[in-house]
Amino acid sequence: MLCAALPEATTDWSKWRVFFCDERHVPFDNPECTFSFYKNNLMSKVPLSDEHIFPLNPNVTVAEAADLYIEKLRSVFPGNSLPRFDLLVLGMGPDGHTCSLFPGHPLLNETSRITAAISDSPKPPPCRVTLTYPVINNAACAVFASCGAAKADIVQQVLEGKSEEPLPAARVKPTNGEVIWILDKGAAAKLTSANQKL
Ligand SMILES: O=C(O)[C@H](O)[C@@H](O)[C@H](O)[C@H](O)COP(=O)(O)O
Repeated sequence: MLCAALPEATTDWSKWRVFFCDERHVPFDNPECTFSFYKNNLMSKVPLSDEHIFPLNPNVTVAEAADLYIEKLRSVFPGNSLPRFDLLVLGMGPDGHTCSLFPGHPLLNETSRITAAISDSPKPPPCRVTLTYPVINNAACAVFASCGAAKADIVQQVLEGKSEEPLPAARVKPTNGEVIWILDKGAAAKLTSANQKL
């Protein structure tokens, strides 16, 4: 979707800096590599230079890759304060995960790091690096896009559920920003009629 829409955008691409909210710790030639997907499908269509997109280093351990990703973030967001992204483009899995933050995983409570490694992701591949909630919830805007009836139950739980243990996607609540959900009819089908009109 992004690869089709972004080339049509009227924007000053020299101002863009693109990071990955999460990335799989796999070689660049692995089809699961998100960076390579965007390199092949977007960067050929827009004037986004290599210096403005920040891949994960797949040639070190996943823990080292998470540390090196902090350095990359700090090259754009210097100092010690939390990075503040203008925009996070997020997906949500059928279990309510977002980024590589999975239900019940200890990383949901990570507050001391701005990136974290995970090596036991319930969704393969197991090794990934993810932004953590302090950064996610410091963004100016987080946009979720979910499509299809298969997402209807989890969308309803995340947006209308009252659980004391909110699902990972429900914990995305920027303290000084907004969350926008883009849903098709299928994904929105189980929301109350009031929310369907939003
Ligand atoms: O963790 C991964 O490996 C997935 O990429 C995942 O995070 C994805 O974003 C969601 O499962 C939603 O994906 P869809 O919106 O395409 O269902």
